[in-house]
Amino acid sequence: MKKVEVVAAIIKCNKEILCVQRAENSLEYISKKFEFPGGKIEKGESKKEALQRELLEELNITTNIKSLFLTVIHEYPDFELTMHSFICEVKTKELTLNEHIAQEWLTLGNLENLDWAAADIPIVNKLVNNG
Ligand SMILES: Nc1nc2c([nH]c(=O)n2[C@H]2C[C@H](O)[C@@H](COP(=O)(O)OP(=O)(O)OP(=O)(O)O)O2)c(=O)[nH]1
Repeated sequence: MKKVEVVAAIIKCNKEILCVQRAENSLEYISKKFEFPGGKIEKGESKKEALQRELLEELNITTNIKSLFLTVIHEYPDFELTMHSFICEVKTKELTLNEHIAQEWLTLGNLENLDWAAADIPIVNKLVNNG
């Protein structure tokens, strides 16, 4: 099966976490799902370099990348996803949505209310359970 490796940012501003909604897609299982911003690692990039590049492209922001939070391996019907999630911090909520169709800043208690991409559920669960 095809393998895809991505990095994703759990961006905190005070006690809130940024959740962004993907655009419509022909793969229904990721279409319009909520996710953590990020994307594929390009050749020659470190994970953190890839994450900073993706956050600039998608949101026009630079974050303070703190630490690796969780690596998830998830089998979608068409590919196997490996996703490395990092805790990041920003001082303001200012951003531009260049690719996503909506944003939510949620506290831990409200994270589970969104319709997340399946691969994100272990990350959401760990956040909710361990902060
Ligand atoms: N960035 C990101 N991708 C996720 C998450 N959850 C999840 O299932 N994915 C999947 C959706 C996509 O199939 C893949 C990442 O693709 P992408 O479209 O964000 O990456 P990209 O910008 O580098 O892609 P491309 O269209 O430029 O090829 O991982 C998540 O929380 N963040």
